[in-house]
Amino acid sequence: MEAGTKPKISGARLCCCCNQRRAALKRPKTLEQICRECFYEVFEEEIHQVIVENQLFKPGERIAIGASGGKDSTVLAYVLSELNRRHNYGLDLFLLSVDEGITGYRDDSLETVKRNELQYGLPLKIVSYKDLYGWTMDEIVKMIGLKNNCTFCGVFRRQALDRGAALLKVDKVATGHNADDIAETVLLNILRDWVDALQLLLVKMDLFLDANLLSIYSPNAYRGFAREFIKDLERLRPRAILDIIKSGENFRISASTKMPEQGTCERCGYISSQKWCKACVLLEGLNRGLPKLGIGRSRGLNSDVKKDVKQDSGTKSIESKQCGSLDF
Ligand SMILES: Nc1ncnc2c1ncn2[C@@H]1O[C@H](COP(=O)(O)OP(=O)(O)OP(=O)(O)O)[C@@H](O)[C@H]1O
Repeated sequence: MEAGTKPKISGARLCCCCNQRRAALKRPKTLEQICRECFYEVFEEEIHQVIVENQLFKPGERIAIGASGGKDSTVLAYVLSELNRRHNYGLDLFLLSVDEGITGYRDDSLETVKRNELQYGLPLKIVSYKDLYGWTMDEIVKMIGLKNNCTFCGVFRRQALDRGAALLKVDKVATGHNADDIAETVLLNILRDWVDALQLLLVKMDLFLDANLLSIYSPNAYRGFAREFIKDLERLRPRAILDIIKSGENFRISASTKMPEQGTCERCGYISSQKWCKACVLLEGLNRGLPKLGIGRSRGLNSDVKKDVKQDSGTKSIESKQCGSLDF
């Protein structure tokens, strides 16, 4: 046997931790072959270490777990409630679900969350787009079609989690974003800058820019591309995803870059770096039958609102309209 190679049981490699059971997987992070039982143990212990080293929680804090019923947030709910109990973190944990109103999709996954509520003994709060914004995703898609609907869904979900958190009076929201999600986001940010630079170059060259030509670079087309790309990279090199995340952590913002400042939306009072938050701009578009309002990058978004509202002078003033039927 070669030096450093693990023994095998009838052809299969042994777990590098217990040296007894068959290895069930190779960890991309360490390239170690590990059995199922040891993986659970190591995985939970590593999460505990990250929580402790980064002082993520303080005793007595109220934490909402963004629970979609999918694999990542279900694992998150299980691990957090388990570690909270095992290590006496002293946290008050809640499940927080957003019902986007997608028939045949979210209604099914919410059933999983309701079961988790009982299994893990965590109180569940469900907030819905219908209650918050007056629209379900099914209704939005009926109005705007399939293109761009992910923008509405993503922006509304992000804010719905904030609104649910305010209702539950929690200190923090924990989500199940995984390494793939973070690596995609790092790549997306790089790609967006390239496309901006490309647009600038084309404009300088006095070429006609066809909106359809660039529409393949819409945020969701980007994400799909980034997802496929990192999965291809991972096949060639299992550590690729972690390396992309590491390189993202090493980015430095130049001192001269003007960063957006976090403030509150003048209309709904939730987080925004502009006068109006993106959710209010999108909602205004929907309510006025101008669903393209606010689609695209946020630069100049609020001036678009004013321009479109002026053109639409026959309707009610913006301030007089409510942001959904719930008032927080
Ligand atoms: N409808 C929702 N209600 C509450 N939280 C959500 C919802 N959708 C997404 N989240 C939170 O955002 C995280 C990332 O969402 P994403 O859409 O990437 O889901 P995902 O990768 O399919 O994860 P999951 O497997 O948990 O569904 C989820 O793990 C969850 O914590």
